Order: sequence, then structure tokens, then C-alpha cells
Amino acid sequence: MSPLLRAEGLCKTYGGFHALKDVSFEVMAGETLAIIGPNGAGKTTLFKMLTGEVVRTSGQIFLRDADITRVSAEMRTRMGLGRTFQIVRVFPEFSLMENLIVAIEARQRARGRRNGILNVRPSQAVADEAHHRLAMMGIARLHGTEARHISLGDRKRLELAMTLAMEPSVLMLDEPTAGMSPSERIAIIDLIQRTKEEQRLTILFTEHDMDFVFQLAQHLMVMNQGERIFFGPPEAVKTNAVVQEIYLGKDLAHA
Ligand SMILES: Nc1ncnc2c1ncn2[C@@H]1O[C@H](COP(=O)(O)OP(=O)(O)OP(=O)(O)O)[C@@H](O)[C@H]1O
Repeated sequence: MSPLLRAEGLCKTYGGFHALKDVSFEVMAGETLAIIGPNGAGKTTLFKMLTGEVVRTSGQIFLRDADITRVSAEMRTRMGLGRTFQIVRVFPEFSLMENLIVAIEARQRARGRRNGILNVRPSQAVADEAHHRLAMMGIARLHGTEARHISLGDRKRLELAMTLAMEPSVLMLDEPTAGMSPSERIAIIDLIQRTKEEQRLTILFTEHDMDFVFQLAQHLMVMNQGERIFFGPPEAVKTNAVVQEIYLGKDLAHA
């Protein structure tokens, strides 16, 4: 079986500075890969290169077997790289239900089943799906509330619901728990874990919260100074000498 997502020799230079040095990896369908590393390691650069927001200096990216290296960010989303904050943005003045309808109709447009920007009267099927997706994220009670009035935790749930409505083949999450309170963090981690199991998602994420990383990821890629220094299962990273040194002997489970 060929990998769902594959990167080969990705490099990024800013002037003479090497932000990413010859990074390769692959993710098989149904796997979850976490990209971790200290500040400035190149995680965000790599992540944005995969989504198409950062142009690579050299290297190639494949989705299934298609070379998407020169494909635009928008087209990558349409091809199945689902990322919060991309095509699907939360509209603060729209209700949660309306936001979900926008996302579902965006998916239908991407698949050529709908024209126009926003349907004034969505079909019953779209409305039902929107309600179901809000319920799955535990925010159905807020369906009529404008998005600008909800908490950060509920906004993350809404973003996740909208991204999942695009039915991505790879769900891309960039620090999904950033800025959250400890209780919101536990709730969103639990939600992502459950959704992953129920929908057998393929997930690629960056995250500083190591509890979350060890709970969710089957594979870890550790980066340091633009280089991939480890790729393997979470159990192996805890005893890897190079990784331990970078984290200055911290207990990785609580880094
Ligand atoms: N647009 C840019 N111009 C110049 N240098 C950049 C640019 N973007 C990133 N860098 C540099 O590239 C390196 C990697 O940055 P990146 O944001 O990818 O790291 P990171 O691992 O995501 O860090 P953090 O965990 O702090 O978000 C850093 O040294 C950063 O200063």
C-alpha cells in the first residue's frame, strides 16, 4: 500500500538561513503523526509547506501518488488536505448552524454539486447534516448563537466540525490546544481522540502538549534546527538519546 501523504527532501531557506533541511516522511491512511520539537525547530514551516502556505525551496510532496508540490493551498484543500483556518473560516456574525452550512456547501461546490456562494435556503439534508455535525462536537445547543459570542473552546469545536464537514483525507491540526484552559484542553483532546477512532481519520498535527501527543500519535517526528532527528513510535522517542539531549533531560511526557 502506498502512503497517503509523502514528503521528500523538503528544504526551506530564508536568505541564507536554513529553516528546513532535507525533511522526508510518510503517513499511511488511518495513521496519526505528530510533529514535535523545540521552538524554532521548523514545525510550522513544514506544516505550512504541506498545506501550501509556504513555498518550498526544494523537495516534493505527494498526496496519494499525485505530486502536489506546485498545487495551490486552496486546491490542496479540495484534494483532501483539511486544515482548520483555511478555506473554511468561522464567520463571527453567522450562527453556528449557518457556519456549518457554509462548510457543507463548500464541500459540495468543491465536488461540483453546487454553484454560488451561500444558499439562502439550504436543503433539509444539508440542515440535518449541519445539526448532526454540531451534535457530534457537543455544541448543538448553541446552533442559533452567533459564533462571535462563544468561548474559545467552543470555537475550536466549531472549527473542527467545519473542517470535518469538508471530509478531508488528511486532517491537519496546527497546535489544536493552543491558548486553551486546562479543562477546555482535556475536552478537546478527548473529542479529537473519539472522532479519530469513530471516523478512522488520518491526522497530522503539531503540538506542544506532550500528554496530547502521547495520547493521540502512533508516530512521532521530532525536529530540531530544521532537521528531522527522529521518526518512530512514541515509546521509542522516550529513550532516544539525541531527543533527550535536545529536551535537556526533561521528562518528555511533561516537556
Ligand atoms: N518568514 C520567515 N522569514 C525568516 N525566517 C523565518 C520565517 N519563518 C520562520 N522563520 C525561521 O525559521 C525557523 C523555524 O521557524 P518555525 O516557525 O517553523 O519553527 P517552529 O518549530 O514552528 O517554532 P514554534 O514552536 O516556536 O512555533 C525559526 O528560526 C524562524 O525564526
